[in-house]
Amino acid sequence: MPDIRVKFCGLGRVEDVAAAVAAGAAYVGFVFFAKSPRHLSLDRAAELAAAVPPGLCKVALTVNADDAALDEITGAVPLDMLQLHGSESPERVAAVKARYGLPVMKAVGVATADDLPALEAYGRVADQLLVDAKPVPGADLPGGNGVAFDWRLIAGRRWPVPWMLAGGLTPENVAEAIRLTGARQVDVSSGVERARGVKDAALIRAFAEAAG
Ligand SMILES: O=C(O)c1ccccc1N[C@@H]1O[C@H](COP(=O)(O)O)[C@@H](O)[C@H]1O
Repeated sequence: MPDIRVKFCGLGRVEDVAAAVAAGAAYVGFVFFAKSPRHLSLDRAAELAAAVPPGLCKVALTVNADDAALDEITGAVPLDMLQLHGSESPERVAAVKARYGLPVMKAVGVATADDLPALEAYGRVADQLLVDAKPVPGADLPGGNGVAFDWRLIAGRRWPVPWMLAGGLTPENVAEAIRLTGARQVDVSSGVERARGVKDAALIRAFAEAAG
């Protein structure tokens, strides 16, 4: 198991889960966002969750999901963490935590130094932070775009809760991203895909090796 904890997000097939597990993943992410090419039905997500061995953290990624949607997801799929990847307010983060009794990771998009105060605010209510690249205006997805931000913006920054680096990470750049930011956890989706939404076992393995 590498020192760096890796989350492989947007897994869609049982063989993707197996590849992530074999690579030493700490987290596996399932996407529940209809616009995403990685979106899962509840049945498929339950099937994938059943293939995850105990000890790995199964994360549900949602975007501005309401209680009805979260009730359905949490009722159908055994989960260990909720990742809120939309414009959920700090109050909404606190409400989701209280309602579902699961740890919540809040994604915050970063493009400039002006985006950093939001990390302080969410760090007071979320269990973890996901420091991701801010999508370009008009992007279809608020994440999962394979776009990186200027990692120097967060060099040496620390927050009161554990955090993960995300956005445009690949087997080629993840070691440099870790070196520059001091991240101890990293999250990847596009960078381990052979085509949009299709994971590649060799890339998953290469990413884990480069991160570790
Ligand atoms: O992966 C998606 O389809 C997705 C959809 C909506 C919000 C977030 C999404 N993915 C998350 O985005 C980041 C970065 O992804 P990438 O490595 O740049 O492709 C990662 O946290 C994914 O969990």
